[in-house]
Amino acid sequence: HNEHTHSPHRDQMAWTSDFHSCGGASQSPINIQLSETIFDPSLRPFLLSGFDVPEDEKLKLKNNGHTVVLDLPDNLLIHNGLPQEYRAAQLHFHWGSRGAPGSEHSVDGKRYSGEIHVVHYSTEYSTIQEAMTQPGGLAVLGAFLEAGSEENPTYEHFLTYLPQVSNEGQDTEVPGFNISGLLPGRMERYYRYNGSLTTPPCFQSVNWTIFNDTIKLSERQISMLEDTLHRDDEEILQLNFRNAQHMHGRIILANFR
Ligand SMILES: NS(=O)(=O)c1c(F)c(F)c(SCCc2ccc(C(=O)O)cc2)c(F)c1NC1CCCCCCC1
Ligand SMILES: [Zn+2]
Repeated sequence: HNEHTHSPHRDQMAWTSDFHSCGGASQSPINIQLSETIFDPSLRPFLLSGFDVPEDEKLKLKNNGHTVVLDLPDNLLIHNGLPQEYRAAQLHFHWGSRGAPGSEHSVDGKRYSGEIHVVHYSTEYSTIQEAMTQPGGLAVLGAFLEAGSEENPTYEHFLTYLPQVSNEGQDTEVPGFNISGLLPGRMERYYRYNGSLTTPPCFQSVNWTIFNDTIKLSERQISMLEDTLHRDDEEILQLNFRNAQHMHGRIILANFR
């Protein structure tokens, strides 16, 4: 084995395994205890730009063995709801199994069926690798998925491609669509707290936003997410959420009463 061989995967593993913050005091996810939230009217609604991706632009959808990730173009920006401008990098999901909910965050102990995370990094950095090691370097928009009576047409845009990425390491291309349609209809009301990535290296660099309004999918669409993806060992990929972490004195803001 030529010792000069550069193995990005090896470096990636070294980078994530040698140093992590998973035992820190600002970890995510958390249980949002409503009685403990503090009203902060200065938290303004978000301004999204570039989220309506034209369908001739192809987005990579990948099963990485932990979740399903949709890579995003580099022109999706958010500001206003955040102290600075952030650029979207990717979105992914956390879900449960048939009959067991799988959101990462919970509200007064209630876990929802699933949760979407749209991961952004501050535009003061040129890469997410650089931003994720800095306080406030990342901003993740989180929203809960729950079963409703209607099909969600925007979710259909990528759920129909899940069978093409049913095994770990598989990826496929999805025609662009309006990414903001994957978030709740109303985005004015949200919770805000400082936390971390919910997977190693668990860097404590995430400005978290959890929307009050939920996203409604049909039972069939929730089941698509729960029953389609597998890991390398042929095990079904389900219940991919981290447990709620201690607050260690952190406060949760809410921009509504
Ligand atoms: N909730 S979260 O945002 O912390 C999160 C998770 F909980 C996640 F579980 C994940 S996936 C696990 C990390 C991973 C593994 C393999 C590969 C690959 O082979 O391409 C990529 C990533 C995952 F990707 C993310 N988000 C990533 C965190 C990993 C490093 C920074 C990249 C963007 C955000
Ligand atoms: Zn996540």
